[in-house]
Amino acid sequence: MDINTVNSLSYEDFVQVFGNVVEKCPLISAAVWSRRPFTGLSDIEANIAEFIDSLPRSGQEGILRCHPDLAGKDLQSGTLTRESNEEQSQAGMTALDSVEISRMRHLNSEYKKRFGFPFVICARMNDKEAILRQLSERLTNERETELERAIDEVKKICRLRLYNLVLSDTQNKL
Ligand SMILES: NC(=O)N[C@H]1NC(=O)NC1=O
Repeated sequence: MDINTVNSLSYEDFVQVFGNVVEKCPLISAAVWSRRPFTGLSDIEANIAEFIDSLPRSGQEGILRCHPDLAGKDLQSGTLTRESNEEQSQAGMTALDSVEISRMRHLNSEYKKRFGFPFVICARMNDKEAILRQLSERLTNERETELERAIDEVKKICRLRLYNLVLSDTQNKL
């Protein structure tokens, strides 16, 4: 899909294609559509980042709360979004042994208790050891630092999803 095709999409089609680049937050792509014409993929990415940065803290926390836990209930019950399922599988979340699963569950729950939102990390840029290590390290952060860190991870996930979509749609032809 080239950028001219993207720029010619109706908002319905744009949201259909890009609605999950930020997990379960189609409102973001719906808002960013009005910033067309985009000069390229990195321009879409920059507009999404700018929109996220312009939100109040409560909105940024809301974005984080739309993310499923890593190796959590949704993975177990098969109710993850397609993107999240691929990312979690790629990071080895489907291949944890029982000790690793309990450690992940325990740390996820401690993290949520401390911050009031789930631990978010760009799974495709990490493996299971790195995820567990960062989860326990980030648990000790101050709330403000951690919110910023988690939002940075959302932007990394978004970037990879955008690139993935545009590359795979070259074959699918919109
Ligand atoms: N909680 C969390 O980090 N979830 C995710 N990370 C990622 O790359 N995909 C996800 O679903």
